[in-house]
Amino acid sequence: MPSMAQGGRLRDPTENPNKLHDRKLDAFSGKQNLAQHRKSLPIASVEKRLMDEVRHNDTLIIVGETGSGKTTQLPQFLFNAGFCRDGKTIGITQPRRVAAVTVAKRVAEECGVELGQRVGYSIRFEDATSISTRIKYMTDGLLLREALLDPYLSRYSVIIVDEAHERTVHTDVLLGLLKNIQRARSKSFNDRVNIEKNKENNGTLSDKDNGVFLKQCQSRKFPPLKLIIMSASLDARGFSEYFGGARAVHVQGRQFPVDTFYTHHAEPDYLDAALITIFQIHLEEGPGDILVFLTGQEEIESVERLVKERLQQLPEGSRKLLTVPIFSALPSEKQMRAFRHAPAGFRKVILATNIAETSVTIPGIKYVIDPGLVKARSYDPVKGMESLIIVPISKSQALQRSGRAGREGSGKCFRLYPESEFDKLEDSTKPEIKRCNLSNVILQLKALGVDDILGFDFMDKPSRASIVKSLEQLFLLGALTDECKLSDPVGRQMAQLPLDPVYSRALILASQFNCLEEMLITVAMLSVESIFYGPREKLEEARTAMRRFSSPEGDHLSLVNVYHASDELLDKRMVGLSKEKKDKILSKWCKENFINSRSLRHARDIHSQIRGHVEQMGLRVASCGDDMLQFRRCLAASFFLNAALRQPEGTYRALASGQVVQIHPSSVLFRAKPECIVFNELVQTNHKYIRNISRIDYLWLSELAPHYYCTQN
Ligand SMILES: Nc1ncnc2c1ncn2[C@@H]1O[C@H](COP(=O)(O)OP(=O)(O)OP(=O)(O)O)[C@@H](O)[C@H]1O
Repeated sequence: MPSMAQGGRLRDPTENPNKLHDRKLDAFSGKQNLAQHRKSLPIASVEKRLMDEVRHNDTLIIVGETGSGKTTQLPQFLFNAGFCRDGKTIGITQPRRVAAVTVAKRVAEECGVELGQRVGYSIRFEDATSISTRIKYMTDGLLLREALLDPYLSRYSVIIVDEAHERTVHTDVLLGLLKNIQRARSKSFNDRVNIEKNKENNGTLSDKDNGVFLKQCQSRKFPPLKLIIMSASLDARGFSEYFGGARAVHVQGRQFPVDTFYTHHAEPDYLDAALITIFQIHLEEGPGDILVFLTGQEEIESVERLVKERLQQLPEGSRKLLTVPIFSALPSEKQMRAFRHAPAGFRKVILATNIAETSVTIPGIKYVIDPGLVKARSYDPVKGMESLIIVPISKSQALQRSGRAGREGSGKCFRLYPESEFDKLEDSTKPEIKRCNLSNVILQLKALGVDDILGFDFMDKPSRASIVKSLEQLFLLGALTDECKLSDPVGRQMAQLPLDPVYSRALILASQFNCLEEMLITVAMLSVESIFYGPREKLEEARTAMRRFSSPEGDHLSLVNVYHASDELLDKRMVGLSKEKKDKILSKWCKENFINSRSLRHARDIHSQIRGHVEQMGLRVASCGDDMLQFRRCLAASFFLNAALRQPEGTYRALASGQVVQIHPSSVLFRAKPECIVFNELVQTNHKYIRNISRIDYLWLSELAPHYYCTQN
């Protein structure tokens, strides 16, 4: 991409005027190139037709190939067609934060405006918008939160639900909610029209005057809400039926071709196959960066290490390969590294989870490697247990992945499985709402005033069993009253916190147990992927390092110890040092202690954000000091639904679900095996492992959660 105009940059008085002239020319040709690029996109040729469709249909479904220009261009078309008159905004939702941020940046650049002015984005904990923002990209979860404050979403004239095929739980809830809002706004609009008509003209207008009158009303305060559902790979018929026969249009044509290759046979070790493919491309193919889809942080970090090791075995001249990881637990500024160009002469290999699967354009990507797997949520409503499992992707995900190549030129996609396997994949991904714990969603719906959850108009209804189980869980956590209404203040406070209800409840309880400091740290540390890291070749060293922080009481306290140790380091040794210097010292300390510095930094970031939330809510932030008994009692009171008892043969029985589980070897309690524990996570591999565990006293359960344990166990 050519370099862009540097809006608002001050001129250096010592600068050679010829250089300045050159820069202006660069900026000018950059703008021209962008304008040309926009015109060349397949969607550009149907702008007028699309705008007519939007004017004539309150709900429209748009299907167009990946890279055809839907996400970046449609909002600009709508803006130019006058949909932001009277200060209204066009909202575009994305399932992922990284897409909302990068697309907003791109569109601001295309419009020649500063990000945060006419074009902006808003994601959890980060807002780059202002009162002048008219095109706003955001996550679907964030729009749901906005509806809590503005139930009619009255500032929006159009809402585009992008990448609807992903069917995230937030997208699905949003679809149902938007349907209701659209109906309410149309009704309110019609009522207003009638009232005004009667007021001004005694209800008598000629057809022509009536048309003019309607137009006037439309541009007034409360126009009906236009809804656009968009994707490259969605089941248009299903969506159309859900929206009462809404019109669907197809945008033909893709920008550049992508050749797809399959393996001859199934690969027994997909990580090894990915590694071989990376080096084959690097050594045999022409210029262009590589994007590899992996299933999670641990996998990404292990492939990153292996790539670096293998590079050392290559002749010096072939070593110019740069690995860049991107996954959701990585802080935003680190994620953005993937979007920067590689240094001259280097090839970039991006190791990504499905965070880079839809919407994003990563500059330079010409090759995609797709092992065909994803880590997905799975939920057992009978046992009330959620777990993460690695499963094959759907055809629509495979299409999205290959669509990440071919955005700036032709591309190649290497699927690490035979074509016959592709044919067997499901067409589309099973909606997340059918495979996750619904307590978070139900809490939000209740806060939005939707009381009849079983009767809510979901596009795909979750099973009755899973709704009932989640309602029961919320009731047990104190968020719902006996009448199944949101409780006040607990339920309301829980709905305000952008966390899983169990964690929100833990924070509220901790303020009563005088250990909110410790619980804030725990929740932040549990919100990132593993803090400790143990490479296979240095496992013993890593275990010794971990012992420095481990507490005999369990993993929660060990995590608090790590956090406090990092606090001490930052407080004592770093007064007056620059941010870079501090970062270096922290990284060195993490390396020496086998702590994942990325995860720790991210946890520190989350900690300060949720601390802000609880302070705003007026919760008392106090520390229990050395009184760890208090903190452990609070853990028992918070996580009582995940309590387990040791069995004679050393396994555990989860009290709520009756499942037999084992302590994960990474837990500090792996050997100690206390009699009674609470845990936070169930990981399903060939065993059912539990992680993040603390020792508790069995008697605390009936004392601290009598509503559950005095009646059930
Ligand atoms: N950040 C960026 N840097 C460079 N080029 C970009 C960027 N964002 C978009 N583009 C260009 O604009 C084209 C259209 O992108 P856009 O995201 O609008 O397509 P789309 O139809 O929404 O694709 P998808 O269905 O994959 O989300 C891309 O193919 C690419 O050429």
